[in-house]
This record gives sequence, C-alpha cells and structure tokens, in this order.
Amino acid sequence: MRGVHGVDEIRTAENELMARLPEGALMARAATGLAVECARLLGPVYGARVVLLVGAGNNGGDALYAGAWLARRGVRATALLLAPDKAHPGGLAAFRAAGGRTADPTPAALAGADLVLDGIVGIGGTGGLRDEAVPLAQAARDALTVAVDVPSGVDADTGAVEGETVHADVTVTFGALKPGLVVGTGAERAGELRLVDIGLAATLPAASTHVFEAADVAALLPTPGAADNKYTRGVLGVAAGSSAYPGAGVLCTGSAINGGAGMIRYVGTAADAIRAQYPEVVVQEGAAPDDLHVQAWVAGPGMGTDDAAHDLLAAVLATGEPAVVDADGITLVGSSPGLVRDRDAPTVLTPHDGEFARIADGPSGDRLASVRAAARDLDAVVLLKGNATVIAAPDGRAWVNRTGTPWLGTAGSGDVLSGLIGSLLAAGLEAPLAAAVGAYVHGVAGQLAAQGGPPSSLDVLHAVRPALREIGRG
Ligand SMILES: NC(=O)C1=CN([C@@H]2O[C@H](COP(=O)(O)OP(=O)(O)OC[C@H]3O[C@@H](n4cnc5c(N)ncnc54)[C@H](OP(=O)(O)O)[C@@H]3O)[C@@H](O)[C@H]2O)[C@@H](O)CC1
Ligand SMILES: [K+]
Repeated sequence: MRGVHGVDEIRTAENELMARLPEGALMARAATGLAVECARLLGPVYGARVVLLVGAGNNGGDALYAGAWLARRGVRATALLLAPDKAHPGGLAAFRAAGGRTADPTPAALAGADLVLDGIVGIGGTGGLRDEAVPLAQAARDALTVAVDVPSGVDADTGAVEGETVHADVTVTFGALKPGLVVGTGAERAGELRLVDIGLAATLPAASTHVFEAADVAALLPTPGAADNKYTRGVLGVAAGSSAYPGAGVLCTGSAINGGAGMIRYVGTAADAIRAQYPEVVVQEGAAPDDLHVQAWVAGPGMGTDDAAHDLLAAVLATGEPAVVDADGITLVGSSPGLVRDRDAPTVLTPHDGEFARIADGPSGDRLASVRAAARDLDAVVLLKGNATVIAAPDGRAWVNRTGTPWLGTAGSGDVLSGLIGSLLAAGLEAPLAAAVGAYVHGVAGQLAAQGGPPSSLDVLHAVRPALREIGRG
C-alpha cells in the first residue's frame, strides 16, 4: 500500500528531515535516484544525448545534479535554463564541472535528444506552464521524457491541468506519491511512476489517501475456510435489471457470482433472463427485501427510474444491510438523497462523472476533494469512476485505484463493478475496502480482457475469476 501525500505535508516533512541532515543531503538523494532511473531507461549511457529543461527552483536543481551524474558517465548533457539568473547555483556549478553544456531554451535544442529531463517546476509550481515553457514541453513530446518529481504544469495537489503540460513517459517522484500523479489528468500526464526513497517516511504523517497494490488486495480478498458454507461466505441480494434492460441484471449478477458470493437472491424484474443464465441464483421476484436473509445488497443497474424502481430501491435501502447503489439507483438517490443519508448501514455509491453531478457538487478538477465532500455529505462511501477511480469514506479515508484500462469505458462495465463490490460486501469486507478492492479487481479484469482485443463487458465479467487468481498469486 502506498500513501499519497499533499504538498503541504511533504514540505513540512522535508523541512523536518532537512534539519536533521547535512545541507544538500536530501537533494543529493533525490538527484542520485533520478539519475539512476534515467540511466536505466537509457540503457547504454555513454554518448547518449540528454537535454535538461531547468526552471527557477529546486526542481531544476534536481535535474542539474542528475545531469552532472550522467555527464560524469559519458552522457552528452545540455541544460536549457528557462530562468538563467535563478537556476540552482550549486546544481549548475556541478553540472558544468562534470562537462555539461548550456544552450538557448529553444525547441530546436531538443532535436535528437535520447532523453529529456523535465525540471521546469515541481511541487512549487502554481498555475499551468508559463508561456516560455510551452514550446519546449511540446518539443519534448518527440523524445523519451522523464519528469522530475511532477510533470511540469500539473497541479501536484489535485491532478488538475490548465493548458499545456509536459507529457511524461516516466515521472520520478521523491519521498511520496502526490495526488496530482495518481488522480485526474495529472495521472495521464505522469506516465509510469517511479518513487525514489529519500527517507521521508521518518517525518511524514500517516497518509489518509492510499493506492492499493496487489499484495494489499490479496490480503483482503475473502477466502472460505473449512468451516464455511454458502451462507457464511455471504449471501447477496440483487435488485438490478428489468424487462427493458435485463442485461444489466445479468452482468451484475454474474459478476457477483464470479466475485465469490456464496449465494445470490434475485429480486429484480429481469427474472427470466437471470433464470436462463444462472441456474445457481435463487430468484425471488416480488419478495420484500426486508424478508430476505442476505448480508448485503446491490441495487440500481438497469432497474429503471419509475415509481416501481423507486419503491424497490427504497425497500432495499430500508434494510439494515450494507448496499451498493449504481446507475439508475444513483439517479433515484439524486432526487431522494434521504434514502442514503438516513441509513444506519453502510452504502457504496458508484457514479461516473455525470451521475456524480446528480448526487453532489462537481466533480471539480480536484476529484479527491469532490469525492471526500460527497462522502461526508451523503454519509456514504463514494466511488467516482475515471481513468483513476477515486474512493472516499465518510470519515475522510480515500483510495485511488491504479489498475484498469481505457477499454473499460464500455457499456455494462459498471454493472460488473457493482456486482463485484456487492459480493465483497456480502463476504463481510468493510464498505470502503470492498469498494477499493472491487475497483482494483475490476481494473485487473479489464486489463486481462483487453489482451485479446477490445473487450465487451461480458469479456470483463469472464476475466474476473482469472483476475482474482492473478492477484492471489501476487
Ligand atoms: N524541499 C526539499 O528538500 C527537496 C525538494 N526537492 C525538489 O524541489 C522541488 C520543489 O522545489 P521548489 O520549492 O524550489 O519549487 P519548484 O517546483 O522548483 O518551483 C519553484 C519556482 O518555479 C517558478 N514557477 C512557479 N510556477 C511555475 C510555473 N507554472 N511554470 C514555470 N515556473 C514556475 C517559481 O519561480 P519564479 O519564476 O516565480 O521566481 C517558483 O519559485 C520538488 O518538486 C523536488 O523536485 C528534492 O530535491 C528533494 C528535496
Ligand atoms: K518537473
């Protein structure tokens, strides 16, 4: 599990750590880690051409010291100083002493570069890229680009982007992940992430935002013991699908089965389709949700938004069990938020951006803040889908999911996700963890399904079990 820390937290921790270390030690750690990553990416370094984009602050200092390290190993390094009077003096001296050259900051200077190092601006940046940096960022797109700490132009705290930014292939970040590297447009601009340990863990506070890795998810995934049976493994009630949209019910139910629910009770109005597809499901069409013995519910996908759907959703949410609400269910909650707010049991809401706007303000460019605010306001776990799905609990804990593929933006994909989260809730996982684990597994299933070409949601559904196997293997 990796912690994600905002800029203020990182600054405070850096200052505290710097006070304990000899001057320059922290930057030396950062720059060495950065240079080693660049060397790894270059392969043979001798004779390689590296161009440094150097801004006014310590971010440029990191680039210059890394450039010096590379130049000492035979790299032909050229620094383009965007603010020559403010370039980090120690870094520039070291760079020159190692044989590095400087040149005018023009796009032509980037031609033929094997690697461009973006040290324009890091966590000290405000606003988008400044005008003079824009043509350089554009020219860097033709080369392998490594961002120092943060792709310049990306808001390190939020992932929001105004105008042009550097598009990094790899971002080498120091001390801790920043929100802007894992959320929103910033996550796209950062490319692959490499974290350099500069010893910051000693002074950082506990993170309130986390990124799960396979081992974290494997440890949380329910596995039945010898004494378990279908009831103790978790019974899930499903109120999804309708005669008009049976497919949503089929995908959601199938995903809950593949996700490991011990048993499923189906109460939606797509009963015929469910019977035909899944003989193992107990179809109890018309039964009152409160009369059914289940450990959790999933409601909403394809259920429609008419009065009957509203009544069914209200009846599900009036039970004392945890519930996932998706799709049409979210639209219904938008006009009756009390259905969720007044519950005692946990609720997980899984909107995409359009659905989010029906239940909360936003999402703004600061997706984490928007989701946290919505979770607090609705007293529910909110999972906002996106290139990096964000999950927040009402108590402020949050997770960012890093698995997945843009191919998951396909009809029915959300039905698979909600069924999966439902099965994890039924197995007894705490609601925010069920959402975060479900998002992770769904993303891996999407990646596996996409290996064979553009996947349908049925392909993603069929990839859930292989995904669980792969995650379990670590
Ligand atoms: N602290 C530490 O111990 C360690 C820090 N480390 C490193 O330091 C980095 C933070 O350094 P930092 O604080 O010097 O800020 P930084 O991001 O270089 O920018 C500063 C200057 O840029 C300018 N500027 C602002 N916005 C801009 C924009 N949009 N576009 C262009 N320029 C813009 C503005 O200057 P101005 O031109 O306004 O005078 C501002 O003062 C951090 O990311 C990491 O890489 C590591 O070495 C580990 C140890
Ligand atoms: K940068």
